[in-house]
Amino acid sequence: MKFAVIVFPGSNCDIDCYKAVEDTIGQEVDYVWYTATDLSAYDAILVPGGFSYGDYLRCGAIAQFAPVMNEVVKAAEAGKFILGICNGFQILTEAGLLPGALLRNSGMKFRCHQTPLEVVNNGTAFTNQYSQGEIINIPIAHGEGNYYCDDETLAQLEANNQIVFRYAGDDNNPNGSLKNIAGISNERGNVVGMMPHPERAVDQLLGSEDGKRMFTSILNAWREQHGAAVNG
Ligand SMILES: NC(=O)CC[C@H](N)C(=O)O
Repeated sequence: MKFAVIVFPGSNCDIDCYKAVEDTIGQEVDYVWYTATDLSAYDAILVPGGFSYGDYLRCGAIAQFAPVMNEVVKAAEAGKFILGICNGFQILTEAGLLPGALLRNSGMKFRCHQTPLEVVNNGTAFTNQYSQGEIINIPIAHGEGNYYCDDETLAQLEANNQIVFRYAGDDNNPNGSLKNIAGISNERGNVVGMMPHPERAVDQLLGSEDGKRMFTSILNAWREQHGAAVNG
């Protein structure tokens, strides 16, 4: 299986994503510059966090026009696995690949700490190695993570089981997100965006290894799709 990690001007979690793929599942992975015009060689695309174009206007607002985004849209339409983490989630919503928007954190502060998350849907290609309802610890680091969508969109997300993660625990909503939403999928389930950073939780030295199973989930889903043995 082959992964692309997209690099925008200002990405700063690209190396973490690359290392997470290498260390957790040992699959092929390339950095792909934002000017790229062909992603056909890749099975999964990681849109990493950090900043893009200085996050001017809004986080992700300029990055959605980068040449590579046409290819990310094509890959999504082809059913490939696409994971947007933090700034990557913001870019995927700006590009229309995921519904809703990420607003400034309700407290108007950049929040950077571990947070418990509930796995709300373990039926996706990104979460199949977790139990339904499992609570995992993953760090956040963002200033614009306050998920918002209108009532109609929220009803669709709930009806189609598109809410993948919520901030868990009493009074734990670090950014004011609607219904504590921390991650969602598209209707088809092959595109997921999340504000927390699983790539920063792949070793106990980092404080948690609960993010590892996102990467093993993707490999597992790909192997199932391709009829190969799982858990290898
Ligand atoms: N870690 C990140 O990707 C941060 C995203 C964005 N720069 C924000 O502050 O919200």
